[in-house]
Amino acid sequence: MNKAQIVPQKEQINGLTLSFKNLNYIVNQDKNNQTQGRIILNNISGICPPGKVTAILGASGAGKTSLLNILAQRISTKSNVQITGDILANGNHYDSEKFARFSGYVMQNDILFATLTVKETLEFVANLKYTNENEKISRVNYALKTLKLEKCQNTLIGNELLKGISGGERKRTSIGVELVRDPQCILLDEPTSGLDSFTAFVIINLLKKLSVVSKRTIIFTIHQPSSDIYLLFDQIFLLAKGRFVYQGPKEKMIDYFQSIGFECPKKANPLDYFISIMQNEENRQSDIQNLFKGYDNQIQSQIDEQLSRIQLKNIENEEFQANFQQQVVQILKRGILNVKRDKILVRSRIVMAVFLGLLVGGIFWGAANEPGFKGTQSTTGGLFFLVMSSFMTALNPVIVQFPQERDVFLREENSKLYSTFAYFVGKSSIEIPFLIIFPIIQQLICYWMIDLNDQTASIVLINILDQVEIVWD
Ligand SMILES: Nc1ncnc2c1ncn2[C@@H]1O[C@H](COP(=O)(O)OP(=O)(O)OP(=O)(O)O)[C@@H](O)[C@H]1O
Repeated sequence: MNKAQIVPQKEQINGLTLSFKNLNYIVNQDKNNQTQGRIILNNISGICPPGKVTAILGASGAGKTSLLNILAQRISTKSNVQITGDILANGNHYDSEKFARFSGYVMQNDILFATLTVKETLEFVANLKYTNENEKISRVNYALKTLKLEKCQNTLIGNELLKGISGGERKRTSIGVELVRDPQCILLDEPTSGLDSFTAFVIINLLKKLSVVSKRTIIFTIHQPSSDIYLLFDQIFLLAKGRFVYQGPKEKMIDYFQSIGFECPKKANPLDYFISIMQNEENRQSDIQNLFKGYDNQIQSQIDEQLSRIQLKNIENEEFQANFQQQVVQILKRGILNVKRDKILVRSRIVMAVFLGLLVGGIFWGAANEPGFKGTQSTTGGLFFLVMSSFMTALNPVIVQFPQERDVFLREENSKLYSTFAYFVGKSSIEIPFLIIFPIIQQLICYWMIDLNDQTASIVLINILDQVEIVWD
């Protein structure tokens, strides 16, 4: 392994131990709380040491994602959700705010900004997390190099409408975002889902290198890993029906299962075999009970003992947080790039403005020239619809654009890259030119079609002010 190539420029760290003790997760779907809640995680305890790759495995519905989300403080206690037990980092309790400062979370769906290139995506994070220009550049280059993203660094991320990078490159970019931030601990929900076996191996291999060389704590859920990938795991959590049936190094797993009467057939992938035993089927119930009994008798006490030995240590690597102004500037810059590149969006907004202008102008064609009360009434009607159509145009960012960006915003806000208010100010600022230009287009069209006189000038002003107020509200 080439150490020099993958050691980040940041100083080496002592590492972070994530642990949980007597963790219960109960959900009550009955709104009146009259029935007993469903136990999703049942009194489990575990340790994820630094410098190790911990894989959470189990049959579908075993509780893997729930465990990962609870460790990431992404599930909070509500009236129908009960979470009890201790969740600790280096022996300290932590909340979602603290978690965002020492950890990164890579979601199963790669939520990225479609109109940025891979490099710009990483630079956006670096600009918000580092002050020193050289450090920003070296962090981005380090992530590009480590994740082998150099070839596609100038390709757009893309989406359904915009051709962009491949699925594997998307996944690597999502991991790159966390690598730029360089947290002590990275949690990943199914990092290999939807990838071919080679790309899946490359990604897990990268995580393994990261854990060994930089002493990061790596935890992920995974489905049916190939035997090559299995060999990269240091530690395995096997879950069945919300309880552990194995926890420990992969080397000891086969012997342990053999000792409790489950011998893995030769040439079989051990994980495939053990997960098949844990399937929640009628004829497997007694096997599952035997697995629970074996775990309680042989492993639980070892884990309790290891937990009691965890020393209370400070959490290092508290991250830099960009100030409000820096946050707004970065969001604004990204928004401007989006407007430049998302041609469909801008063109559709221009077409919409022209269409509405023509529609109102056509309906009230020459109305201002009609004599008497009828003419005045029609002109007022035309002006009313003109204001309303400008109002509808101003709603565009709220109705069309925000839902598209919502997931990106939630991910970034969860990672504490910026505050909600900074996002709001940055995003609203991008809209200001549109709020001025589109009403002018509409009113210029209507000016001649309705045959308005120079009162229109004041209407333009009213419109603009109206819309600035809408966005501000
Ligand atoms: N908030 C919730 N309300 C109700 N049921 C829930 C909730 N969260 C999880 N569950 C249930 O708990 C079980 C475990 O869910 P979880 O997503 O953790 O499983 P998983 O092991 O990750 O499964 P998969 O491998 O299929 O993704 C599932 O049966 C799921 O339906």
